[in-house]
Amino acid sequence: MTVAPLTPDERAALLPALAGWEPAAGRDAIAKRFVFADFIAAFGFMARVALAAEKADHHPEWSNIYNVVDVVLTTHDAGGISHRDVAMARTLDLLAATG
Ligand SMILES: C[C@H](O)[C@H](O)[C@H]1CNC2=NC(N)=NC(=O)C2=N1
Repeated sequence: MTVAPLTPDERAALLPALAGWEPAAGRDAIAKRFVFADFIAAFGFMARVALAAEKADHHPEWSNIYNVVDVVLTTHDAGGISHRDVAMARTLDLLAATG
């Protein structure tokens, strides 16, 4: 499904409001490092995100080392950051906070 990338105005309004999310190096994407108490907390977060991602049909790129989960969000179908990434970033922040 084709999704529109964010306009410059939308970027300026939406992206700075995403706490801890930064531009990913070398590509049009946003990235955040989530740090948990231990592996099982990190993996629990990933399990909750997996369910939300499947429901939204929007999937993170991520890696996990013990208690750290590095996430990159972009929309391949848009060729860059879209509203779907902003929505998913908010969902991830919520799921990381609620445990
Ligand atoms: C075919 C499938 O629906 C698409 O590839 C969806 C699935 N998940 C996706 N996830 C992400 N992050 N970007 C996409 O463009 C995307 N597109």
